[in-house]
Amino acid sequence: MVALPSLSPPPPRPSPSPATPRRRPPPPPPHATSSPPRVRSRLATVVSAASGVTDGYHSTIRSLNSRGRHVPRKSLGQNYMLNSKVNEELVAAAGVEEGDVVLEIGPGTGSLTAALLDAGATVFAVEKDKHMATLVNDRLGSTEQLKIIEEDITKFSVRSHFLPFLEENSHHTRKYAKVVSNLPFNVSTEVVKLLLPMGDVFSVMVLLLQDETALRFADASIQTPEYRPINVFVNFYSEPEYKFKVERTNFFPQPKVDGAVISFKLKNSGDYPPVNSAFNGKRKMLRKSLQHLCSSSEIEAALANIGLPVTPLAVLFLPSVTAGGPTSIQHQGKYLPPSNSSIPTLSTSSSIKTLTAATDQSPLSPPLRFSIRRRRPNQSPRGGGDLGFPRRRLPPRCRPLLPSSITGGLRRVACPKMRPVFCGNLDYDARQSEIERLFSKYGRVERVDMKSGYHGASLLFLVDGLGSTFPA
Ligand SMILES: C[S@@+](CC[C@H](N)C(=O)[O-])C[C@H]1O[C@@H](n2cnc3c(N)ncnc32)[C@H](O)[C@@H]1O
Repeated sequence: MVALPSLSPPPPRPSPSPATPRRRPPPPPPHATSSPPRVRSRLATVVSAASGVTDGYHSTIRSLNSRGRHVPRKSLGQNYMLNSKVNEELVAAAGVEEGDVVLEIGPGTGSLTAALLDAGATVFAVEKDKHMATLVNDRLGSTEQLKIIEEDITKFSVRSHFLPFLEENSHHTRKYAKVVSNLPFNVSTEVVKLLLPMGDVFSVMVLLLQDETALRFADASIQTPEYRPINVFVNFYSEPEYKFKVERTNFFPQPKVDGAVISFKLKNSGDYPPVNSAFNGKRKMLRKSLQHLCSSSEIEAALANIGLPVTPLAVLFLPSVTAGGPTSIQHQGKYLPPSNSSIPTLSTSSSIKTLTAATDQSPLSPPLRFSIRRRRPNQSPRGGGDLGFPRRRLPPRCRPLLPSSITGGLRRVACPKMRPVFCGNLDYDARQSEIERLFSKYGRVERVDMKSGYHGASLLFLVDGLGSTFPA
């Protein structure tokens, strides 16, 4: 916590006093850096035309002191922007212009709010801290151009509270709003998850985040361990772009890390990758499921082009039961098989395909359980079958139920032991019930555990069953 100096009248630099021993010295001239091109801007104390107030270290302190020595709260990520130039660059990055409607998260002292109002926007500001909501209200006033509400953005219902405001202020024309915010670092991911799927409300979202987070959202490569479920999510719903770095000296109190501005151009639902479409007809050939996008021959050609078959199940998105990563990966909108050719890329889909066919043809009793074991990365195949999984000795009570001519090289066995099935590379918003339904045709699904953050997969599901299907 930082004890704030009293600044009446404001000294050029706050001098230390015994009453405020932990006070930080005023920051050196802060800089915003941009790459590329690398832009360095000096701290500019800019007079806001809308408010007639200045933004900078002293005015920030003054504003805070006006609320009874309000102390910035770390838990609320209260690191205020001292550099009006950065605020202007945020506004410019979002292309805010006269008549735009902007959702601002955490207006704080109102420095960014003032820049948005200057650009001619109508601002809807959501502030969790009641002191800061009152402060920004006192400073800029609740006018027709500005609405401030005291609310936690993570609990805020955009559709019921912001949409009516947007409709009213865009005079009932079909206009998209923008999101611009110097966001508290600790809610960045939650805000991204909340707002990115709203391509029908917002056209662009420009956020000042922790530099590391901005890089992770925008620059993570599918080939690296940094590629996480959140990247699948971000790229599904938007086109992210890292704009520029903002050095920590631009904030008060100074955080331990640098910030960066990132913009997300939100996609409309029509532009989402066809993951849901592929799942709509899980048992149909992909050329059928995706036929509303383009002709069957084009789909077949596209799949052949990237080396994938036209399977009935979504091999592109569904199970990845491989030695060390997803069976298929997305790269620049294309789904590619993994580069490591020793991984049996199509093994899982072929198994499922075969099983699907067998289940369709034969009423099986007792119910069969479905399971595929993932080979550990350092485990040799031990002469495993064509699926690349290790051969295993069947427990004595297990018995083959179907000849391999029907199962196509897979033996179905009734086995009392529970076995896990690992599936990766799933649609980000795939639901537990969908997985259960999908696998229920192979028997009773005992449990589905949804995991996240699994290396190389978007989500990991664990399905327990009572029986197994083994490579022959
Ligand atoms: C990093 S400060 C930015 C303040 C101001 N926009 C600026 O640029 O100086 C973050 C602001 O968000 C507010 N805040 C923190 N958590 C919030 C939440 N969950 N919902 C809404 N506002 C929040 C804080 O109170 C603080 O005012």
